[in-house]
Amino acid sequence: MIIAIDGPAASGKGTLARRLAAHYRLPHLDTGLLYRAVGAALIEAGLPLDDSAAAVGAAESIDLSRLDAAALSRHDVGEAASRVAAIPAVRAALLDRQRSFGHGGPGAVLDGRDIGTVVFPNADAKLFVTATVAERARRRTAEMASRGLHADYATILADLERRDARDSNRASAPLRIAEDAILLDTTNLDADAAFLRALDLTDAALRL
Ligand SMILES: Nc1ncnc2c1ncn2[C@@H]1O[C@H](COP(=O)(O)OP(=O)(O)O)[C@@H](O)[C@H]1O
Ligand SMILES: Nc1ccn([C@@H]2O[C@H](COP(=O)(O)OP(=O)(O)O)[C@@H](O)[C@H]2O)c(=O)n1
Repeated sequence: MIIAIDGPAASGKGTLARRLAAHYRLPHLDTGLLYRAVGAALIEAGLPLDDSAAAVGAAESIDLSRLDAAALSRHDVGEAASRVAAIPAVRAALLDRQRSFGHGGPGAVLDGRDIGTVVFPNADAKLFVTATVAERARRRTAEMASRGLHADYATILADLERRDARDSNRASAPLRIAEDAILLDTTNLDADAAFLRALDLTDAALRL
């Protein structure tokens, strides 16, 4: 059983994917971490983010079991991830890894930008999670502040808008809603209400 959760930055897709995975007792993969790991590797090596050969090398050497979500959550790493994610060869290098994760065992919940459109076009349930960019920027600002990180709302809003535009306009696997995905706008839903709504929608899609 594959559940695909896509959506723009800071829409709450990771939070929902984690909770749905716990509910259905499935493993969860935050595919954004793969692109973040590639971006972080290039930053660490002091390489330009358009160095395709280095980015593909970093993608091929990712160890899924050793992804450090906390370290990769840095704001500049999100920006770097979006840059390397526009390189088709990087996406190709990560595709099989994501598919293997989903195909092993009982299935999986995966969240990202192209899970329902490219990685698992035949997923059993597909959600596309959104919220207004103002609300998403509010959430990301609060998240960073709660971790004691510097967080300026206006900067984060501008960064999210730029990243969404890049992710939506790239040629390779752009961010878009799959034809058969269910849209879930969480602007006016708190995390618990969003989860209950998502559960109803996925139960219905899975005919549970
Ligand atoms: N429905 C919601 N209402 C308010 N805050 C939320 C909601 N869903 C998630 N959050 C919070 O917003 C931030 C971004 O959520 P996250 O799941 O990391 O988004 P994404 O995976 O889409 O980037 C986190 O701090 C999370 O706790
Ligand atoms: N399936 C995916 C997941 C992420 N990404 C890229 O990776 C970046 C970081 O993704 P993320 O999900 O960690 O970002 P947030 O929504 O958590 O801010 C995105 O801006 C995309 O450019 C992608 O292209 N395809």
